[in-house]
Amino acid sequence: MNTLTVGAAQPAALSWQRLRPWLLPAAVLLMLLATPWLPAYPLSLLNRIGLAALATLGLVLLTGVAGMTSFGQAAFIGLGAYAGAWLTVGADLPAWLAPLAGSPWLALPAGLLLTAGVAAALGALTLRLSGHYLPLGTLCWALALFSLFGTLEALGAHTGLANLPAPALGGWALDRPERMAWLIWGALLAAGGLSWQLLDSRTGRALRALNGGQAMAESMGVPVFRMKLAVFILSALLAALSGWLYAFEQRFVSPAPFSLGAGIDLLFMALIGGVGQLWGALAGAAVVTLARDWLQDTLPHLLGQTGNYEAIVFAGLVIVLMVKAPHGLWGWLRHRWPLPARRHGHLPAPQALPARPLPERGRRVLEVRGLTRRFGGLVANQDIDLDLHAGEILAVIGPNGAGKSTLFNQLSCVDTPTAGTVRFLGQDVRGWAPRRLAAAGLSRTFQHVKLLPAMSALDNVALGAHLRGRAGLLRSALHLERSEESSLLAEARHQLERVGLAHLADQPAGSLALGQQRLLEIARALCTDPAVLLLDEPAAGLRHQEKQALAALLADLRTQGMAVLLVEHDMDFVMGLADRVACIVFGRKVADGQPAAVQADPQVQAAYLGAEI
Ligand SMILES: Nc1ncnc2c1ncn2[C@@H]1O[C@H](COP(=O)(O)OP(=O)(O)OP(=O)(O)O)[C@@H](O)[C@H]1O
Repeated sequence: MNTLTVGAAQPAALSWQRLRPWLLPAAVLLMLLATPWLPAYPLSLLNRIGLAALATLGLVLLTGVAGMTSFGQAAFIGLGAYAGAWLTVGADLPAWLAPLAGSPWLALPAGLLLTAGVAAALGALTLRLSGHYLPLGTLCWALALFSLFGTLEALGAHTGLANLPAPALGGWALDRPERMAWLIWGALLAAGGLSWQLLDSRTGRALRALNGGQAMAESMGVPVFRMKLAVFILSALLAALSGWLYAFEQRFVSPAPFSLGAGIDLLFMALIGGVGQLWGALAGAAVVTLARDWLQDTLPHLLGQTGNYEAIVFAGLVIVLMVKAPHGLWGWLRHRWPLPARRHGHLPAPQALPARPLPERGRRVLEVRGLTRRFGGLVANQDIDLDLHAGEILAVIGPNGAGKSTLFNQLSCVDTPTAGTVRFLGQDVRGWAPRRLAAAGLSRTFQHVKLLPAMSALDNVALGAHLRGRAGLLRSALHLERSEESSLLAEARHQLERVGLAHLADQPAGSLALGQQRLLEIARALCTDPAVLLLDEPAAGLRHQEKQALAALLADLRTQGMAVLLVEHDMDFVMGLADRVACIVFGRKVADGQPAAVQADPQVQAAYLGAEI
């Protein structure tokens, strides 16, 4: 089949790229083959690490990738463990659950379903919280679930549930730790592999975008709340799977391992491993489990007395690590020994994405009437009228604090006007979500660049094509959307070429100069296939040649019939490019017309007092 390698690489790098995904499975396989010869204690440590890594993987997706801190991961482990145990050995199962009784395997999907339901309910309640309130919210329900485990008589209250049967695979009873190790580490590898594939997809980019600010994600078409809920449920499911495995490895459950303290431990594991990295889940789980164990053994000998000294030393180590390696161990290792950038590998040949027909030249695409925005007593925009037509470049100028960004936010539905109307292609957009506007054909950039610094330039731009793809979470995780992905990435590469950054496609966006980052945002906005482009200070930070190239690009877009509205302070850039200029002073529009006429306007001159325009 005709294939495309996105991010074409040197042959040597390519072979490393191909080899890389198989390194961990190969190491795990070797380790599992050695388990029959491992003594009981190291074996139990191995299983504990695998179980913790599985739950931490969920936390890495939730906290590191999507930017939501949760203290409740251990409670979800408990939910999976108790659901499995109760359905298998619970005394008073209701009649409708009786068909599931006694089978660990039937208890697994039932437990996952229950966890998904509970996570959906808790997520719907807590995920609308922002800032510190979200972690505090997770703390509340973590405590509530923990209390529930220790209170319900049906769950054995503080004594727990014992005598769980060993699950069997065919005739092979998983009744020994070395056999459970296959199940635990197999589940971890499968979950890690699927998560890896998920992040390398349209849905993965959208998940990462949650960490880049709600306004940016929504403006690129990402349904923020739905994505937050999806990753929250996914994270809870990984914890519940870990809980089910734990219950049937121990053949016993009691509340203690699912306490708030255990939830904090899991957060430490994610932080120590490297919260933004999938590998960090395993690194963190291994380091924390082994370090705690070693300290517990060693400190009493060193100090000559028993006590919880390991908790004190451990806390100190965590603090030192956070100061010295804020990106965790995995981040630290990658900094010391950088690996080639992760690429998308082989993809089918791309199909061109369908393009939106642009409105006929001269048609009014934006109609603003009486737009007013008050912040308490401050009037940031007052009674502004403005029109923008297809095939036109309109520049909005004005001194600092004049109200340009406020206007911009009203036009892109990031903010709602106090009074007045904004019509886009004839439709009143009041109350629209930014992503609805993006789907209708209006895209924007931001005054303060909003990129995902650790993600490659290509992936940042491809985020703009989110609404042009359809693959959901499951298809993305299974990589059943490769031809769509190939088309999205080809479109992103085309837009990168358009803004002159194709050679930086594989570089992390954060490593680019500010001017290049602005161009990257323009490429991302173009990837949405807009009819109207709103650019907030696009020339700021650009060098002379870059400005010239940007002006040529915008002129080209105008020729194609796109409408461009830009807010800009660089008057040479504006006067040489715009068809029309509107000037805002103290929230009011004081001039609107041909650049030369606006430049000569006495009110405009007065507003810029002394400044040459
Ligand atoms: N969310 C807000 N709450 C309160 N006041 C705000 C808010 N956003 C903007 N303002 C105020 O509204 C006024 C206009 O701000 P705005 O950022 O729109 O100006 P601007 O023309 O874009 O300025 P600059 O060129 O410096 O970016 C300022 O006085 C600002 O302090």
